[in-house]
Amino acid sequence: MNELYVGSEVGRLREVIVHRPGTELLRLTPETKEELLFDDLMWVRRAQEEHDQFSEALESTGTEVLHLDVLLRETLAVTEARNFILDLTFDERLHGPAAAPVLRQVASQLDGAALAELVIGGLTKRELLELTDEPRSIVLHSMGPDDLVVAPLPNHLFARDASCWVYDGVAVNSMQKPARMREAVTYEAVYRWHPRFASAPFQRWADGLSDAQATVEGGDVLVLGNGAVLIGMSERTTPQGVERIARRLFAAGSADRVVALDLPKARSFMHLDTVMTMVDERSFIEYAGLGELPSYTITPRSGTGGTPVEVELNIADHAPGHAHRAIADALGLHGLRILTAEQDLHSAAREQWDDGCNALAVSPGVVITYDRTPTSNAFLRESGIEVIEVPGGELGRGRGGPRCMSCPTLRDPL
Ligand SMILES: NC(=[NH2+])NCCC[C@H](N)C(=O)O
Repeated sequence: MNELYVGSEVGRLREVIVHRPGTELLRLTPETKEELLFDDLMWVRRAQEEHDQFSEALESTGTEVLHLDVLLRETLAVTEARNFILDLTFDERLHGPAAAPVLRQVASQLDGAALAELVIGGLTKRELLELTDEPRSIVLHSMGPDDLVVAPLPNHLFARDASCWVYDGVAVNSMQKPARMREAVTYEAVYRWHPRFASAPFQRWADGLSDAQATVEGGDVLVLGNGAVLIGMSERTTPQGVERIARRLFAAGSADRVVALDLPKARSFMHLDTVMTMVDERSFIEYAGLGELPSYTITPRSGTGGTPVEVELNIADHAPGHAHRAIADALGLHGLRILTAEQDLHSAAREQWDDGCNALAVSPGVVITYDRTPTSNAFLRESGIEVIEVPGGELGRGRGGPRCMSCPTLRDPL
């Protein structure tokens, strides 16, 4: 079995987790899409075809593609994993004390495939009543037949966010938005009990189930290489989250520098990787409208160490405009190459919205992007970057591109 290690942002990609859109996306309606963090409804069959092409593009570069629903199904063969998932899916605070135990009991009878489908795709009252007689519960009685008893997880499509591998460990993330919180439960179960992960040695940077204010989402975390990590403080990732993950990384000796970038808090910039991604050892795509942002460099204070709580942080703050310098220093470079396509502001804003900045590097200088951002793609090619385009007409409606849709578990260092 391969060792689990993500040594950089752009080194040769070897293994990645993705999630092909399914039933969960059929639950989106004009009324629910906003709460579920989508800007439009998806034509799901077409989105699946697009996603298949994304997986094929990854495989054609020699990357092993793991599918989250398959991992979850296999994980559910383990009794402890099954109990963990059932305990955290059916909750009396959500379903009420009358219904919660009945729901749990009904779900516990399902085989792995059906339970994985329920966890990710959700369950309506109508579907529940195909499995059991209606239990006496005010919560269930007051629901309409097509109301969701178990909420779907449509943002599992964006496999980047709920967990992220950083060097020799993984953070299962505390998610900022209620619609995404249960995604952490899926990853927690997979990493704890799936045979592929359960027997492998790796560190844990966060367990995703307890951090409340200290949220971090993987779209904000760039594994720069050279022991450095770049983290965006965004709509989703808080300074508390950054400090906590830095302390853990330092305590394990897995990283020795975190650069934190203070982003505007806005939906269109929800994660760092929507405005900035790394494409080779020294080049970054950057959105024209990003502006000059404050940043911080965090290092461990010398002489401290041991357990994470004992590690003291050394924090240097940089004036706006010095972030590139701080990143170059972290990488041990004289400077960065910043790639910002020349285009008018309307076009730049449209292409950023359509994930033109969200490139997934498969090796240094080779990236996967959507086809719907032609100006950004042409500019990357002119800059000597090899661009593999995949269709994103439907997939892009949830505001995430190729980098967002991938969770690397194995990637070479620089
Ligand atoms: N890494 C990313 N940029 N992920 C994009 C996530 C999009 C998702 N609909 C959300 O709002 O949470």
